[in-house]
Amino acid sequence: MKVAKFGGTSLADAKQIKKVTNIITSDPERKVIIVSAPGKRHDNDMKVTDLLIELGEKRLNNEDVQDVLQFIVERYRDIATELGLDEHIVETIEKDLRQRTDYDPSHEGVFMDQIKAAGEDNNAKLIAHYLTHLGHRAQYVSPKTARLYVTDTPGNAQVLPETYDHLYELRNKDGILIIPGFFGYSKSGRIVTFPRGGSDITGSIVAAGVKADLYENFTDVDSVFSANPNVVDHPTPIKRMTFREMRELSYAGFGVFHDEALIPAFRSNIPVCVKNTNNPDGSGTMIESEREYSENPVIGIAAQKGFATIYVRKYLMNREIGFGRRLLEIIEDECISYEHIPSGIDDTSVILEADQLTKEKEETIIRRIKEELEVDDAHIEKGFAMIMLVGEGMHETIGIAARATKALAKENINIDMINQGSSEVSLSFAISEEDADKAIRGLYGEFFAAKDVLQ
Ligand SMILES: Nc1ncnc2c1ncn2[C@@H]1O[C@H](COP(=O)(O)OP(=O)(O)O)[C@@H](O)[C@H]1O
Ligand SMILES: N[C@@H](CC(=O)OP(=O)(O)O)C(=O)O
Repeated sequence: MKVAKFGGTSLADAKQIKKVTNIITSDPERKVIIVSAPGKRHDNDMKVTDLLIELGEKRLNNEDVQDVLQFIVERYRDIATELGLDEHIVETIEKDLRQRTDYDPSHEGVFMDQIKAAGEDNNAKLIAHYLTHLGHRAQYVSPKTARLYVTDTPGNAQVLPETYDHLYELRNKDGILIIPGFFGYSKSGRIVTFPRGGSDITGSIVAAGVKADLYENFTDVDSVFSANPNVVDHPTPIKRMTFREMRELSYAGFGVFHDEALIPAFRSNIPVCVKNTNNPDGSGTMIESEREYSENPVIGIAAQKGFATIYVRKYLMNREIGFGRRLLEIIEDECISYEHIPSGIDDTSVILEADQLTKEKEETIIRRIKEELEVDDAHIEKGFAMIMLVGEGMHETIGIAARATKALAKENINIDMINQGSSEVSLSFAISEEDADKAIRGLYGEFFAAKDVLQ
């Protein structure tokens, strides 16, 4: 049995949905299907999830919601009409959206999760309806019925362990099962969404739960490439990669697959295949536990912008017992997570995602570090990008760091920090945000210029 997830680009309009249903019905093994909300039809378009966020925010600000609500209904109406479905399904969707808009807005996060989940939920109902309309045995399955239980943490759901046993029972259900991605239910019966892009996570959880033979992730590119195709022209396609490599690369900026989506499949040892809805016969990229890596120590280069560092300097910091703990406690008190902590003898930098910082949080953190830790200097710098080189073979290959720094120097790029993960499957650099694309192209030229397909 296969679990197949179709992303927003694969479901953006009726034409795409027809391709998707052809893919589903062309293989009887594709029994459990996870769908996203309709995504962008072209570069200047908006994803339904973004429209829903606009709707929710308007309601929270007591602004008129009718226009945006109607706009969303029209997106579904266009799809339904072109698929030859009757008005009834559109009325059902409109009623659902109105009910969600009327939901108690007193808890912002809980309210927004109700709204955001509408994109996937209604799309799943529509697609199940279309498959039935075509004469196939198919049914919509709510994450509530499937008992896909998650933590009660709005916008940041984590799956609860008992969910996997519940999902196994899906195997007994009849026909093709269409499950909305991106959200689960808390034990108290509330909708809770995963982070953005989280339908990939649903797919992986469901694949692990039903013990699928394969988790297929359908998107709009032929494969995962060794660098972002929007930055490098025709980057090398990756045929095979490991879970660890994909997790590191997704975390570091490969938008094609959510970094949190690897773990459920990895733990259950279910291979993942990234494929193109527009070219389903292509081989795509296989993600598995192991790969042969002797020829290609580096498999990919990713970049992520939007980092800040909290820089702290104190003479004899290295001798002060508990300094690191107290520093991190101050950051924890502001509910901020960090990514890396490169350190010297008398100084340390805490690297974190800048969008977690508000002006008040910044002031509190710096004031407390100065007062409580009696440091010589503490300040925050923003505008960093993290560049990551990833590859299973890197730990066995001498000279990767030297080649990377030389390539960056050739592009005249200043390196603010170097970090080699202890797993040695990755090597990362902090550089200025405006140099990120140049750095990717420089590193790509160094490590991939002569290669065709990576496996
Ligand atoms: N290294 C990469 N390999 C492939 N695609 C990438 C990479 N980095 C970024 N992307 C982008 O990811 C996009 C697919 O992800 P996404 O838009 O989330 O798709 P979906 O709507 O199917 O969930 C591609 O169109 C591509 O522009
Ligand atoms: N629709 C949600 C969840 C998701 O995974 O979407 P997509 O498959 O289009 O990345 C989002 O936009 O975040």
